[in-house]
Amino acid sequence: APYVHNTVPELSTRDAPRYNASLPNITIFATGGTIAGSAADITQTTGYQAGALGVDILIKAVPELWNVSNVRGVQVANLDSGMITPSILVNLSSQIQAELDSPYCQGVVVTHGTDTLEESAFFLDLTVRSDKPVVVTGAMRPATALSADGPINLLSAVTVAAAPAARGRGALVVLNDRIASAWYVTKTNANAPDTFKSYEMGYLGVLIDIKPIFYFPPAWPVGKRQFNITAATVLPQVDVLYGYQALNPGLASAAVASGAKGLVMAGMGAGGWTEAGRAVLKQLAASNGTHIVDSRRTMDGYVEPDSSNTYYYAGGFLNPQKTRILLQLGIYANYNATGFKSLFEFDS
Ligand SMILES: NC(=O)C[C@H](N)C(=O)O
Repeated sequence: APYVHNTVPELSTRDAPRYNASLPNITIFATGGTIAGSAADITQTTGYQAGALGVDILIKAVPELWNVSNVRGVQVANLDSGMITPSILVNLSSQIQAELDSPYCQGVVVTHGTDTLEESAFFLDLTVRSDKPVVVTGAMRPATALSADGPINLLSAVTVAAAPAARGRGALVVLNDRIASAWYVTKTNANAPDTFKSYEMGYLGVLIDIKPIFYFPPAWPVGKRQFNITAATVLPQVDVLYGYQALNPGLASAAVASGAKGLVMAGMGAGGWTEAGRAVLKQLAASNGTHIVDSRRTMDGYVEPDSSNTYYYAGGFLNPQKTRILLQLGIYANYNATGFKSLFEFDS
């Protein structure tokens, strides 16, 4: 019989007439974004409404999904990805965990807005404990556009989630015929369909005729930890501050005064900050116990911890938005100084 998970609220169920017992069961968790976006005109690729269409419509638009899997859709949210909150992420992660713990589900796909897709994918990479694939996808053109990329990205993502070769690789990001690790991938262009890149580390694989081909056997990024968030509802507030000439040192204190338990510095070059700014950070760390992690405003590169400063850590190869997620989880897990040091020292 078609598998129906009875603990997860669902809008559509694996379709009985199309159910094929020889194919894997894949569950699609929909959160919104441009992949579910709708515009008045087929030429419109900006200014449309993200998160307008439900998961049933996304599934109906791609009947080929049934050639590779038995799909089931779960609507988790229907938002522009800038509106995704820690509580939505925690809820998404626990629903995915429950689904993958079931022997009847072989993999999951998450549809998501691309603006913050890398943050949610990274969060799932750090919190979902399973060998089964978690594949995050989205689109750069709304569903109503000429040459919309959503349908092919959805079919690609479901095909990857159904592939035994995709197991044991952590969360994956699949768009534009490329398979990337959630750990390193980032959105590089505000408009172009080929926006997701992992420059230095490269992609894990490619899709040819919508068939996944991996370049390497499964591997975990150096330094990857996992967190148990089953008891969490919200996560600590962590803010990101941007570095620039003559930056305003007071923004750090303002963030802490409004509730930030941690700060990520999108620093100049390999984590540079101004002297006046550093003095404020040192003070916040000493008097408030604020957790401070250096990252970078450049697109790529490594930020090394400064061994003369014991009050802060560095984000290594992680960009500021991913460093923020990791710091939130470290603070949530009550890491002590030694714990944070090992969390942010990626080379050991
Ligand atoms: N391409 C997209 O999905 C952008 C949209 N603003 C979002 O992130 O939800």
